[in-house]
Amino acid sequence: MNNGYFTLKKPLNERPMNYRVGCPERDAVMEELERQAAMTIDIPCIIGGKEVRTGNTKACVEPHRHANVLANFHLAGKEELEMAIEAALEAKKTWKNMPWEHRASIFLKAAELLTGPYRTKMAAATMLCQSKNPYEAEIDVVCELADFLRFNAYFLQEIYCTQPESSANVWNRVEYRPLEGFVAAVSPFNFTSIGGNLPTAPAMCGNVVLWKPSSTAVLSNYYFMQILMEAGMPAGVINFVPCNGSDFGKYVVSHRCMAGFHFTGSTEVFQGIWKQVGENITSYKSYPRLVGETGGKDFIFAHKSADLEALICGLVRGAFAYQGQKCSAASRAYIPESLWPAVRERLHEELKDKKPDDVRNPKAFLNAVIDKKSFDHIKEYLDYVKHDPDSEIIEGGNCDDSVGYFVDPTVILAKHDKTRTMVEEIFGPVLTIYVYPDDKLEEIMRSCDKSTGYALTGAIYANDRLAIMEMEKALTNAAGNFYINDKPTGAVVGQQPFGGGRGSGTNDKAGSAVNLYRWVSQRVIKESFVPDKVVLYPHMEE
Ligand SMILES: NC(=O)c1ccc[n+]([C@@H]2O[C@H](COP(=O)([O-])OP(=O)(O)OC[C@H]3O[C@@H](n4cnc5c(N)ncnc54)[C@H](O)[C@@H]3O)[C@@H](O)[C@H]2O)c1
Ligand SMILES: N[C@@H](CCC=O)C(=O)O
Repeated sequence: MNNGYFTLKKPLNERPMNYRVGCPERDAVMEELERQAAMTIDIPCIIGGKEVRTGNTKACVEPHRHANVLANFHLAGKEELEMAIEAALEAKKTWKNMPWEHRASIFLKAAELLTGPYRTKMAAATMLCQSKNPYEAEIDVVCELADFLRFNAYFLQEIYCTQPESSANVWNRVEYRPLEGFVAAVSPFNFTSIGGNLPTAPAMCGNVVLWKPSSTAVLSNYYFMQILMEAGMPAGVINFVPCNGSDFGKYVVSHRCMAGFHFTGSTEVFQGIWKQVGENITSYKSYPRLVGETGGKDFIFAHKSADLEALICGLVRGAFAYQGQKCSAASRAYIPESLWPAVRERLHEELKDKKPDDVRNPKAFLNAVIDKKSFDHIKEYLDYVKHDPDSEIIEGGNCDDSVGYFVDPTVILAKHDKTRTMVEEIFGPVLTIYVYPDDKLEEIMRSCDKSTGYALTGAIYANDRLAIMEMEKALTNAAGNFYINDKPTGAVVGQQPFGGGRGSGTNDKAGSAVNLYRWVSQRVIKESFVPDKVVLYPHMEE
């Protein structure tokens, strides 16, 4: 029984701690790193609120020290995935009827647990498991994840309040029902916040979820699942099922009750899922809502009027923060000839001492790439470029996986604007630069727009206002998140809703009402207070 109308205030973004020398959070996280690194925990699946162990395990290691096993996690198979679907559908019966303020309270409490008592634990787990420096971990698992939880609760309230007009004698209402069935959430390795957001956004709307975390982010994702349970999330609302992608495809995606698929990861995997859903389309109860944020080939485009230092900062942080493993990372840049000598020199100064290292070294700007598969993939590009007559490595180019999966920050100079590394997503610390004649701005912008199938993020650097105007227009469809005199990474929930178009995704803007609308199905209810009783139209009456 709901005896009141409850409102939430618009939240503020969680402020990151800075981990400067001497700050208590710095010492605390370093201590917590050692504590977690010394353990090897056992991670079960969590199905219907119960721990389920299959005995079919995989290891979770530190990417920068891959000999150290942080956890062994149990993989769900056919039986467990079917159990999870049943548990979810059972939980749905009470969850969908829980008043929204109670549902929201669970996620708001989780945000407080995350930013309060579990802040250090979550930051350390993300640092170790996904190889992030303290600042990158803080803005990910603490700030962005708490922002997702708090802002989504606020946006959901706004959605529920959005009601149609009613004329005299009529009351029109819109009910925002959860989808019929369950939602499948499949998350990537690179952001614990995305791992947390993919299942919680639909769950907050009254849906039940099967959450498949990435196998290289299971540790931090599992700790977040524990926070959700401590916050009071009822059993079966979110089921934590690490498993092989192919099993998830076979037993979950093709299930008749899959009502939605919330994905972040590569374009290739999302397109495979979309195909599978298409082939299966006649067997679903409803058309599954497909929401996917995927790959990118994000650009920085400098105009001759650009501020040199701002541009250098954008290039270095945009391309190399978190080893270039942000879907938003700058991986191609267009620099005018007139600026190139100065850019070349400053880039060298910035990069000459930036070597990737263990997360225990707080001075390391970069850490390791996520795993052997990713290391080999990046190395294959570096080997290719070394023999490509149209490319020249001007910074970095080396890598070493003997202790950790380390790749030096690498800058490639391309002789033309469509070399392989100018157009393909690499997902590592590799930036390719094409130097264009100043008077070919329009032509090169057309190429920037058309040369890849992606449209996720992009940044322009210019001080000339007319140039800014023209560049913004010419690149209208080249990015879903477009930055002027700022790096193309680092979107903040509530400030820059995130997502791209073309091959980069469905652009349903994570951390916004647009995304939440995908997880509700509207029922419009019209009630006539004094109903019509006359069949004939007025003009037909005598
Ligand atoms: N646009 C965005 O918001 C965004 C954010 C983060 C990452 N990304 C993209 O993600 C990619 C890197 O992340 P990743 O390596 O984790 O991506 P990935 O596509 O390899 O994996 C993503 C998830 O899909 C699962 N998966 C793999 N094959 C599957 C299958 N056949 N069926 C079902 N699930 C399957 C993985 O296990 C993982 O959980 C990059 O392309 C990056 O651009 C995009
Ligand atoms: N939202 C993040 C990117 C997420 C993808 O990896 C950013 O804006 O940098």
